[in-house]
Amino acid sequence: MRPTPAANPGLFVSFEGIDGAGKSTHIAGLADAFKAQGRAVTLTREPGGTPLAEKLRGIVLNDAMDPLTESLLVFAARRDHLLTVIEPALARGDVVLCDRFTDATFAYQGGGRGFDLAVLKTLEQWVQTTPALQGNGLRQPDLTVWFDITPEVAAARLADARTPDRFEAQPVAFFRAVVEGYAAREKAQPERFARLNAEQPREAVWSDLLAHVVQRGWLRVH
Ligand SMILES: Nc1ncnc2c1ncn2[C@@H]1O[C@H](COP(=O)(O)OP(=O)(O)OP(=O)(O)O)[C@@H](O)[C@H]1O
Ligand SMILES: Cc1cn([C@H]2C[C@H](O)[C@@H](COP(=O)(O)O)O2)c(=O)[nH]c1=O
Repeated sequence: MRPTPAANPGLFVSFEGIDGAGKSTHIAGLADAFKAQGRAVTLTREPGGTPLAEKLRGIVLNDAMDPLTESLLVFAARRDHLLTVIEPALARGDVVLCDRFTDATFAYQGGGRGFDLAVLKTLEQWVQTTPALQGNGLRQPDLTVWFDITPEVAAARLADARTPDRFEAQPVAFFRAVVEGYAAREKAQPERFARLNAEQPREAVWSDLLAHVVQRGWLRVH
């Protein structure tokens, strides 16, 4: 028997930006806004989101490794996450809010680490081609919200906040290259990106974020 089609088409929104940009501050609020309008929400993150991917996250964030190993691990985590959490949620008609996705790999491994973008593109093709997308389509977010901020401002926000992991401990030059990596992804796929000025006060960032979602007809204004 065929599964009953979901009442709403699923929506896939990813949140990107360097460490300390303010993503986590707003994701839960957006989840509440969708739920208040009757949508089921799957809130998740990368690397992570499944028991296997969370184990890989612990390794990637803490153990020294070369950039190819790092890239393979984040894509392995992504494959498990995509097949067991994201695709089923989209098939149910959920709004999937994902704290980071593949743009982070292009920004951190490609930009920050200087790893080969052609290899990342091949891995992206392998990992994001899923049976749910008949044909050769790649699963990509419907919207990617990029919290754009300078490394200096982000670092000031994170100062003394927690023990830094392998990425948070990187110097400002690394994060400049990560920002360049995000900018290149936005330039290549502008229709998918909403770039926010994340240096504004929280309320202004929130209202810009809401405006992007409302403008697409995904949330109603009251
Ligand atoms: N607009 C803002 N202005 C000032 N401080 C902010 C703003 N948004 C968030 N912060 C603060 O900055 C810090 C980092 O925010 P948050 O944890 O949301 O960032 P993040 O992008 O999720 O970081 P990470 O990717 O490292 O987890 C927090 O202490 C948060 O309270
Ligand atoms: C998905 C992804 C993440 N990273 C890095 C970016 C961050 O420094 C950490 C995740 O920490 P957060 O507090 O949850 O933001 O992982 C990466 O290097 N490559 C990736 O693909």
